[in-house]
Amino acid sequence: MIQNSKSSTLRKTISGLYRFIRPYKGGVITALTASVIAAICDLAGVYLIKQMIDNALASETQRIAMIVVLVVVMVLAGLGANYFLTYATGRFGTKAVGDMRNALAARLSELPMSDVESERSGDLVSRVTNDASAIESFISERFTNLIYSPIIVVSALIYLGSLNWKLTLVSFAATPIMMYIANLISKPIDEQSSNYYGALAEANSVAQEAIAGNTITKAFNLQKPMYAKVEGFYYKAMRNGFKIAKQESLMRPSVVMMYELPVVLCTIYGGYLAVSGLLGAGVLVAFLQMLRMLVIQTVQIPDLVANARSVAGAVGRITDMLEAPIERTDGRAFTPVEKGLVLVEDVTFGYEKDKNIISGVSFTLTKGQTVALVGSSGSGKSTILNLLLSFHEPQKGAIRVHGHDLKDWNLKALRDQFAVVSQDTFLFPGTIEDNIRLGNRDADFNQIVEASKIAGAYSFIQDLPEGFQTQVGERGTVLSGGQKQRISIARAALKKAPILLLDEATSALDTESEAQVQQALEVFTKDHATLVIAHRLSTIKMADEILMLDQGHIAERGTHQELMEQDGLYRHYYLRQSNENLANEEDLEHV
Ligand SMILES: Nc1ncnc2c1ncn2[C@@H]1O[C@H](COP(=O)(O)OP(=O)(O)OP(=O)(O)O)[C@@H](O)[C@H]1O
Repeated sequence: MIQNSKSSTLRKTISGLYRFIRPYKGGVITALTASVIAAICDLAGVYLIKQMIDNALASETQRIAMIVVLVVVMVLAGLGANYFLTYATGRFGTKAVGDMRNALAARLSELPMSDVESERSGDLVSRVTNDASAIESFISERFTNLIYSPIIVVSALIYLGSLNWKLTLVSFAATPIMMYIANLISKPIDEQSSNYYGALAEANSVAQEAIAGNTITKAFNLQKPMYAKVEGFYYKAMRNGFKIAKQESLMRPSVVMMYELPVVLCTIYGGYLAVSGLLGAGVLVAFLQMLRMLVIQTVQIPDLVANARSVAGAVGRITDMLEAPIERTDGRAFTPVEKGLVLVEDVTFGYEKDKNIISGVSFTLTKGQTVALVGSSGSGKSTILNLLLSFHEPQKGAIRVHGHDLKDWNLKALRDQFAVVSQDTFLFPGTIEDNIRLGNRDADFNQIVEASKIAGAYSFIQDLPEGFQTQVGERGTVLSGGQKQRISIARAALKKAPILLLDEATSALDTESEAQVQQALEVFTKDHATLVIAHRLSTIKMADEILMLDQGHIAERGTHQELMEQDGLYRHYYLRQSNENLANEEDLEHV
């Protein structure tokens, strides 16, 4: 189970960040050193201005020349330090967050299926994208503040106090007013921005669904209501956006006032002291300059704290995912056997406690034999396949592959024993050749061609202008459902695993292509132990054993012939399908 921290402790945040920053110590040290140099240069600049004014008033021309040189040196050193600081934080931030994203993606592929199924995919993706981006911007934009700001604040306070403690106290008089105004203004903005992002996220997800369901939207003429729904959410987001803009326009003069108030107070009181001869011009100018530097750093603190809080949340969510338990990696790879490749012994399973989806199921898969699972939708056919692949563990009974309990198998070695063609014919971005090669990454091109012939895919691939090099996947050539299915079958054929799992493998094919693929599969399944799920019963008539499932238990079992001789569920099911097909054919004849 993946935790979902709303907040994170300081320790967890620091250790979560440290883990990824540690390899880039050089970059961190460069950034920290550059921060210190930049702070020293800025502080020295103010001190030198005071020296310059004092010496100018005393007509010390030679010393002034030396100070000018020092000012130039400080400006150049400050520029250099800022260059290294920006470069180093940008570089190690990008690298550390890149590593973080890779680690998250790797972890995602290692999580148990039950965890992935129970999470919202949007939430998992958001940890890899939004949370990681928030950390990346914090490192590149805020890392400086961690060392630069404290140096400036502490040094400025000491320097201001040493210049004139009374004037320093006057500047502090503005602090409570500043804090009060900051709090007053930022509160509604915090609330409105969380409303704004919430509404925007809702609007985006509705828009995403509308794009994904474009065909249905058009076919049902739902454009208007769909568009109205999307528009409604965007209007809601926009209204919150307006409120933020209004609040920000109020905030701007207040922020300027926050910056200026201490300076204005000190200018008035400092001017009075200077006119009274109690304060030198150099001291007054240096004081006001240093005060401005101090204020710039302190007004950033609330923002920095808010930013650090949200980054701590992001680090927490990422750490939760990185620390979520992964699928077990123990167990052994056993030697394949010829007979009884798979034994399912009295297996009972439910996704939730006390709600069995599969009850007391037993069967055997042997090389060269095909077992078919038949049953109405939701009767548990795919669940049995998932149990064989050890995506879930049975609560009762046992499953043995090559004579060994799945619990004793290493999961990777176990899954190497299976070639799967699932209901969802998913093609990855890349060429057709790449997609077939996923079955066996060491295969040469001839083997890929061979596999495509077994799957009945060779001729349509040859007809494509770029043949096996055709790009497929989301942005590639659009293939038909049947073509995609044949590529999935070719991928499974290339794997040459001893056990074949076909989950509605020919469901997307028309009758003619289905017959072709069926013929190919018959040759292909001869060397395999095959478990097939089919809705179209015509495709499994030749199976060695048919298991008729009813609400998770085997209601009937036998060959097609045997089951047809009983007046049971299968016969009923078969005749209903045949009658439907017949009715469809008659309808076609009347057209
Ligand atoms: N990950 C899951 N978590 C909880 N329940 C699930 C999960 N997967 C499937 N189920 C439930 O288990 C039952 C059996 O589902 P399964 O997919 O095995 O049926 P099926 O016979 O393959 O159906 P179909 O022919 O429609 O594909 C259904 O009630 C389904 O809602």
